[in-house]
Amino acid sequence: MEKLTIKDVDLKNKKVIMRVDFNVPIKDGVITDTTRIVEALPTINYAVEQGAIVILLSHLGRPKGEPKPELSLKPVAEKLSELLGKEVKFVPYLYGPEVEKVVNNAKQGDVILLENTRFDKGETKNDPELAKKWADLADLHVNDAFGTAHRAHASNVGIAQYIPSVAGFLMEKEIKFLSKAALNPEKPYAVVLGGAKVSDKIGVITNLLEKADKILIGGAMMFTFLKALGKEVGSSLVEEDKINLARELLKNAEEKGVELILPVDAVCAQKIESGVEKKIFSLDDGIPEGWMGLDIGPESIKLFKEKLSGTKTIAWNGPMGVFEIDDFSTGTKEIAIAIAEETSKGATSVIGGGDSAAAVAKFGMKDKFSHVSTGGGASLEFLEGKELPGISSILNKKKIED
Ligand SMILES: Nc1ncnc2c1ncn2[C@@H]1O[C@H](COP(=O)(O)OP(=O)(O)O)[C@@H](O)[C@H]1O
Ligand SMILES: O=C(OP(=O)(O)O)[C@H](O)COP(=O)(O)O
Ligand SMILES: [Mg+2]
Repeated sequence: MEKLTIKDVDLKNKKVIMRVDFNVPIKDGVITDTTRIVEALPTINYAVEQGAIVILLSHLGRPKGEPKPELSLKPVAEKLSELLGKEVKFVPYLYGPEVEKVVNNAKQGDVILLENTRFDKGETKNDPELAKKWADLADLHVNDAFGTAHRAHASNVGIAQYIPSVAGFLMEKEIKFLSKAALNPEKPYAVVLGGAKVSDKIGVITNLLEKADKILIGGAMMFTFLKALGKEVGSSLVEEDKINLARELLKNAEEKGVELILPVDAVCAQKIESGVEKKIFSLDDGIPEGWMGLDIGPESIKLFKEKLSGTKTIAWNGPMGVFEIDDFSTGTKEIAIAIAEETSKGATSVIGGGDSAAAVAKFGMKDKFSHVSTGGGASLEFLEGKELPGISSILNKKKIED
């Protein structure tokens, strides 16, 4: 890899500010999937063993620059402490005297976690003053937050203006695998998209139309496309300002001979709750008012399985439905099974995303794919061929020789 990594630097007695992506799913204060924490352990452990003082930074959810108690990283500090088998000092601030006191009193091998970086408005604006406050705490920046690499924020990108930034082991592993997958995807190449971050992710399709042979769309993403085709979608999640883009993408796909495959039926309910009445509606006929699509239906599962059969590369981001509730998890599970089957027949598969990774972990299928990436938006943009700001900001190997 052309990037400098934590292995290339001396850590003994150094203060290291490490950006990780601990944006884990939390329900009622309980972490429901620890994948992103577990994946960061090798880098944290290595820094500890080398005698560094480790100051961890992460965002959690989208608090929009305001402190929100339900998005505090405190439960993450507790879980991390348990997984590391050592104390993690949680400081409920981002900078200031409390933080300085803890950092100045820390000893070699101590691990500190600061509060949610997005509690400060400067984080997502990549505010240089905020970045400098963090940089001033440390000698070195370690970037292990691959899941955040598509964002140019103060804690991953801004900070690298002031102190050297090197990659952690997770960042290195993700770049190595995805570079291989992105450079030369064996064909037929299918991309499966779903999830809830529609306006964030619909844009990747433009570039993927140049690379993929098939794009299958489920999750909340499907309803913006169905709306673009003039279908009734009831109260399903639709991004109104992306309907025109969806229409354009459908047209472009046809012109380029790329198959853009939409579900034909959906499992619907009137509330996003376990145990409520469910109905399956044909999407050609439409979803009635008051009902929302929360999973792809049985005919869609059959269709998607047919389309995935015989493909040689599969990239998947975004659950097919609200998999967190068992009533709406069948679509996601069946697509996971289909991709696992193609993988066992020799296809290369990449499953990406905090929630998609949580889904395959929930199904006990983590080891059935070529690679499970901790980044959803990040892995998609990488595979799309974009340069990610959170990777560009890491020093290149040759820089240190200059
Ligand atoms: N039809 C749907 N309506 C509402 N939410 C959905 C639907 N399908 C999937 N989701 C939600 O999408 C979320 C994950 O989206 P996203 O963050 O984009 O995926 P990832 O983390 O894998 O990149 C899940 O919490 C899931 O419940
Ligand atoms: O969870 C994340 O991305 P993902 O849902 O695409 O996997 C990352 O932590 C980025 O979060 P953001 O999309 O709020 O910037
Ligand atoms: Mg997510």
